[in-house]
Amino acid sequence: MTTTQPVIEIDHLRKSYGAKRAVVDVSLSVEEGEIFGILGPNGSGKTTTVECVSGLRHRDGGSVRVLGADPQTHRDAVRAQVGVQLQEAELPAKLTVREALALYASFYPDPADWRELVDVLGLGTSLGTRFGKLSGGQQQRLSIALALVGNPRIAILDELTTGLDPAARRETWDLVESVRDRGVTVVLVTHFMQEAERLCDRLAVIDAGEVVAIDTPGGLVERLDTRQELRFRPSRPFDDALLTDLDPVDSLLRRGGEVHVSGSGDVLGAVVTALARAGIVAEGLRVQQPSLDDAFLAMVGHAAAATATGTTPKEQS
Ligand SMILES: Nc1ncnc2c1ncn2[C@@H]1O[C@H](COP(=O)(O)OP(=O)(O)OP(=O)(O)O)[C@@H](O)[C@H]1O
Repeated sequence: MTTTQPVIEIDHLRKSYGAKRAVVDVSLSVEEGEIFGILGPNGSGKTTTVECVSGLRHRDGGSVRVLGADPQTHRDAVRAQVGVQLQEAELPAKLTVREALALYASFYPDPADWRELVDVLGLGTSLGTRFGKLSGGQQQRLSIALALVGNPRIAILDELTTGLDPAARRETWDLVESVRDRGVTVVLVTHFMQEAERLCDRLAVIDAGEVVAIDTPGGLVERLDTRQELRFRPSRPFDDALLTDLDPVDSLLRRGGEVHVSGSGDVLGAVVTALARAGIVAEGLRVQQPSLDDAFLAMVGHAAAATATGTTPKEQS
């Protein structure tokens, strides 16, 4: 990514539904050409945030600028530049893929050639198929095509892969990358850690309506305490003190023939050096590094993150 021009700027956004404070304080900016992720547990305010960006909802406070315009007061201008694929977007079951594309293209002053989109998105053989007969994966492809048919500069994709099997999810990730490669800035709302890690240049982590961190996936992981765990089988017995006396080492456990050492800082360097000096080889040495999952758990807490890891796919409500 070479450009650093913000195309979306959100400053202290607030939005409540009656007494429910859905977005409490969200500030972020999205740069041109990036895939920007909004990651958070269910109900954390992600969809409300992107709805305020796309002009589908009125905010209560704060400011939003999309390509310099306020989506609330310049809704048509913003909607001509922003393609939105929203969660649970349902089309009439009898509408064919071709009809849906032609209809959506007619809404825009300068639409993309939908025939080309169909090729890129692999919908060519489904043009005559009715929406109600498409598989989940094909429906997602169509919803991406519909988000792009207006030739937008920004595409907002909300929970794109929820409900897809792993193969279809991976295919959809490739599609999102191809969208970015066409020069479109992508805002990706997700609660799947793996998806965020694979696709996003930067991420905002949102919890209970507030931004808790904005960084690259790698940067979020680095914010964690740099705790490491090493596991190995020593080539000969040794006293725990050989390693527990080392500054970076906090604890040592023995499990079967394996030694587990954890600590922070340069645990690996300290342990390997001490073992080498004692003439011990660390066989099968493995280092456990923190993951984006761990970073997310640390930021939004256990209960929320259990859903966010995607181990239990969320039911759409
Ligand atoms: N139209 C609405 N009326 C009342 N409450 C709403 C409405 N839309 C959302 N909410 C509530 O606002 C909060 C934030 O919802 P929102 O959909 O923005 O979060 P989200 O992070 O996108 O969640 P999810 O991942 O479940 O879609 C939730 O508690 C939700 O129940």
